[in-house]
Amino acid sequence: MYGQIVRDGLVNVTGIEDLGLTSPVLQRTSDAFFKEISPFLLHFGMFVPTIIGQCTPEQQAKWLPLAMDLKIIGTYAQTELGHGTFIRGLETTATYDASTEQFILKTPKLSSYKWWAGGLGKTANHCIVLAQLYTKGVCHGPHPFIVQIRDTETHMPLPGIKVGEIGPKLGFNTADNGFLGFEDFRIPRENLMMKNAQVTKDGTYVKVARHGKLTYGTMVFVRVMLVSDMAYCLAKAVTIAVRYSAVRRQSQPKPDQPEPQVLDYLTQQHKLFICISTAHAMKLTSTWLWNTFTGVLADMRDGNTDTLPELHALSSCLKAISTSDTSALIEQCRFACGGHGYMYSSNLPALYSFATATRTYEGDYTVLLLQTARFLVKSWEQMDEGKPLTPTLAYLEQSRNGSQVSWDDSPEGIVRGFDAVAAGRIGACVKSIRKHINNGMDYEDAWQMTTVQLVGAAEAHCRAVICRVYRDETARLTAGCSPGVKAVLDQLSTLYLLYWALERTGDLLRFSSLSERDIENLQARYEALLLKIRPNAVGLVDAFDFRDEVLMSTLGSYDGRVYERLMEEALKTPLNREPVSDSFHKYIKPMMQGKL
Ligand SMILES: CCCCCCCCCCCCCC(=O)SCCNC(=O)CCNC(=O)[C@H](O)C(C)(C)COP(=O)(O)OP(=O)(O)OC[C@H]1O[C@@H](n2cnc3c(N)ncnc32)[C@H](O)[C@@H]1OP(=O)(O)O
Ligand SMILES: Cc1cc2nc3c(=O)[nH]c(=O)nc-3n(C[C@H](O)[C@H](O)[C@H](O)COP(=O)(O)OP(=O)(O)OC[C@H]3O[C@@H](n4cnc5c(N)ncnc54)[C@H](O)[C@@H]3O)c2cc1C
Repeated sequence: MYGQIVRDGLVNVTGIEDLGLTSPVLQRTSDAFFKEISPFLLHFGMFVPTIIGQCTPEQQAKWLPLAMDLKIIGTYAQTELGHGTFIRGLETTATYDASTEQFILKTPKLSSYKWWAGGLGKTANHCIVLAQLYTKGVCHGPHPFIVQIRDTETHMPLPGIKVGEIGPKLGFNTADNGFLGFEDFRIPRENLMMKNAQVTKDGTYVKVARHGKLTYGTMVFVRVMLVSDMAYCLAKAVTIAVRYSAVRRQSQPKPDQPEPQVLDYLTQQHKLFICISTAHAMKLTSTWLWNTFTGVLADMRDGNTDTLPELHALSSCLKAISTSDTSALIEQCRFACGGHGYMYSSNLPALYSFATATRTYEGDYTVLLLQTARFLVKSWEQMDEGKPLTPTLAYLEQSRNGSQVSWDDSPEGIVRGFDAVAAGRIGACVKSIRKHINNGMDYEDAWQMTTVQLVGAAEAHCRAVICRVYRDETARLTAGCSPGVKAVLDQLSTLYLLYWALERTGDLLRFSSLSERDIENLQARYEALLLKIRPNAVGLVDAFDFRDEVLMSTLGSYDGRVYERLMEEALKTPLNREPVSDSFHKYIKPMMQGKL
């Protein structure tokens, strides 16, 4: 299995390298090679971006050509057995020895071992290691080091290196995630990635970056990329589920009628059409986030880090919500396909196992939403002091006078309703924190006692951002479309708003003038819209334009020959090579004869 996946990975990488294809094509063609994950994912996904983001130009000149030409194969080893979220608590140390101008790497305890890095087990010969930097007896916190861990000729681990694979997981079982321990392992001073901080030959620590969190820059980049990845992953899953639902006929609602396509059931449309809308919503939001990200990078190149906090807050909540929504909706696609959705050959299990992992890696869901909440509460307090709000928080102003937003069920009105919910929930958090402090708690405890509400407020803020961006971008992009295309895409964006308004009626009743009658109207409009979308459902997923080789699904192939493909795959199963398994003769027959 590992050998096969490495072969496929190299064919994929070198083939595309030669063709000089860009990342969207890389993404689509990569999926034609693996159902799960390539052991080289971290090389291009984090090792190369970290060299670009954390190295000086001189260091880049040395390491980037080696990495891009695959002369070295890298990964990103930050998480340890004992710490993943709390980076400041990482235990691996890098202590500077001025007499030899080297750093000595140590993993002092078992819990200090690096754990999880993709490709680390058997594939990578280099890695980025996050370690607590000590020089002249002072700890300067976690810093990135580039470390060779295996001999590039023999691939043997270097002396002082303990490395291996961490074993089977829910998914990602071709990602070759590994563990790594250091026993007084020495690396040259120059292997500290010195864009944001340096150590001189005599061991003097020099802080370069104006912002203390630029070491975390690669994670922000990956979080931004993951939002787009999730749109792509969900689009594949709903293509499979909608195509299968168009082929599958089941039950007989009317005695004198043939079994209908399951796609004709309103409940099936309720399960699946939100998946089509969400794939579009996340794709448009990811493009908007990418443009925000590149804008902040440009500001930072000019020495201005003022927009970094908002980018961190946005990338955190959008990564959390996009991965959580995608995991839930891919599982919903699996449910919609009945038993055949549980077949590995449907590809829905692999898509689910990939998506659910993203909810955890690159920053756990809860932890990232609390990071966003920290920014929201700070913004509220700045608003109270009369300071200006950042663009994505302009809606907070409407909550200043405390008046309840009047409900209006137009698309723009629903977007304003979500703004009111976010403003109301942030305000409720601030009130809760202040109440606990007035009752004698210190700020940290008051914050902790409010964290359940804070996670909810961050989710509400993120939902409001997605709704607004999805609606605005749809309006902008369909301005030049034919009326037919515009109508269908407007239906999808309206469906997203109605779906989430119905999911959040409690909040809308609390923070707007929404009434029982309004809810009935929302429900009726939602159901009518499902029926309107039905005729275009297959066309909408065909428009995602996945080739069968990329979908790799017995249920989602373009020709709809589902039963033939399921049987073809079944007959390939090793157990079907012989009519009678040798276990019969070894175990079952003796058991039947009472000889066991
Ligand atoms: C081709 C490309 C493909 C791409 C796909 C590739 C897929 C690859 C597959 C991936 C496989 C998986 C690979 C992997 O999984 S790699 C490992 C991923 N690990 C994580 O994501 C760890 C998550 N933990 C953290 O990020 C930090 O520990 C957090 C943030 C939780 C706390 O941290 P810390 O305790 O140090 O900070 P603080 O909470 O005291 O806050 C202090 C201040 O700092 C600000 N702050 C915090 N963080 C940031 C930031 N990032 N930018 C800017 N600012 C930031 C913060 O707002 C606050 O500001 P203020 O409120 O004081 O003003
Ligand atoms: C498939 C996969 C691939 C990965 N690849 C890599 C890789 O290549 N490189 C790498 O370095 N890492 C990698 N990781 C590790 C990943 O980054 C961590 O698992 C992730 O950051 C979560 O940290 P943790 O596992 O320590 O969980 P923890 O942070 O221990 O989370 C456990 C629980 O504690 C809660 N919690 C933690 N802190 C707080 C808090 N402050 N407030 C409230 N609740 C809290 C969490 O919400 C969660 O419910 C990978 C993980 C997976 C699953």
